[in-house]
Amino acid sequence: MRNPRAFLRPLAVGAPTPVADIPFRPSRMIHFFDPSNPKMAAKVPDIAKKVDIILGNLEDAIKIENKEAARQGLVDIAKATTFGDTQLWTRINSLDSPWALDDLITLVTEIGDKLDVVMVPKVEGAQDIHYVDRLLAQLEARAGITRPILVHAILETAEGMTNVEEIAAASPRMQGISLGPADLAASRRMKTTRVGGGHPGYLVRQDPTGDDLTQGRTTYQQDLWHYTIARMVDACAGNDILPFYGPFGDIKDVVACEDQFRNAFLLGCVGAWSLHPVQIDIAKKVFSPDPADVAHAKQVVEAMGDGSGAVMINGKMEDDASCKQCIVMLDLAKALAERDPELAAAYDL
Ligand SMILES: CC(C)(COP(=O)(O)OP(=O)(O)OC[C@H]1O[C@@H](n2cnc3c(N)ncnc32)[C@H](O)[C@@H]1OP(=O)(O)O)[C@@H](O)C(=O)NCCC(=O)NCCSC(=O)C[C@H](O)C(=O)O
Ligand SMILES: [Mg+2]
Repeated sequence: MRNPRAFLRPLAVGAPTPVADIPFRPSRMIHFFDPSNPKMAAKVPDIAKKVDIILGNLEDAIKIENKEAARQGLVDIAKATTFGDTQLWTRINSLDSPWALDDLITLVTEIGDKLDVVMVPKVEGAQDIHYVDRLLAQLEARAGITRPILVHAILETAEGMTNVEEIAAASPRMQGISLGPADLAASRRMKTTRVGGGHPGYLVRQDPTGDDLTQGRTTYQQDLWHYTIARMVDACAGNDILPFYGPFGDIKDVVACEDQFRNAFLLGCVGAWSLHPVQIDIAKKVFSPDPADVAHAKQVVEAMGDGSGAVMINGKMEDDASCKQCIVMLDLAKALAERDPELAAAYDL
């Protein structure tokens, strides 16, 4: 680990100074597209207006023969598109692949001034972040980039999970972490075949009421991802960076997608990945606080004055701790309202 005084120094002569705080920008959905797919690429200028983050994916889901076309496609799209307030991210290939080095060299050199965040897959520990950190600094210095590119890790191996706290703290560039449930399931040797979401076999069963063990026993499906998301949220919140749920692969099941996203939102995630246009509005709905919750939060904060003591509102006790939760809700609502006029009207802030 670097000493605390060195932590905020550039890692290469001429590289921009690292940021001390990760800015909170609306991040309800990270919309994935394949830059080598002409149909998807053609939709980027329109989709970029509707999403908080648009991500050119270079890793899994891109065929090997298209890896270089995807990298070049992202360069071309980034140069030709004005993204406004929408963040532009990329997911590079994994660090042990034949493409990762050229992904970073090409993207930082060609479009480093437009790239907000580099998502790094299959991060195993702080050493992976340190490698990317130094390389980015060298490339930024050479390209004359004045704003540091941030780094986002995907949590998708058992080893990465074990080291999640050190990953979150590894660099001032660390912007956040996403759960990669499909790779993580494989790495853990979970016996599932899905990309995120629940499983009907993971359940608890009501106790028997008589001698017949097969009758009258309701089963309750459990959340396979609860422990993982909660641990990731703690690692992120403990380091002032942002946690995200990852992909939900059953594109047609918009109902279960909304449930999975909402579980993540309630546990502290700021957003999720959208893999298909149909998932964009689901993420927007779920990761924008409900106007009724915002109205309640406003009422509590106003009633609590300096935030200390206890008051009764609608029959419920509110105190310093519930007031702090309400401030979290209000801060998010205010940040989203600045970007979204419909939400600004709904929240009446
Ligand atoms: C999932 C898909 C393969 C589905 O594609 P398709 O069969 O073409 O769907 P549709 O026919 O319904 O598409 C309708 C039109 O919309 C365009 N489209 C589809 N997806 C996108 C998109 N993401 N962005 C922009 N435009 C999109 C189609 O081209 C159609 O256009 P048109 O014909 O002109 O009407 C596909 O959606 C897809 O490939 N999505 C991205 C998948 C992806 O990125 N996967 C990687 C992330 S998940 C992962 O890596 C796992 C994770 O790491 C882990 O370990 O858990
Ligand atoms: Mg993966």
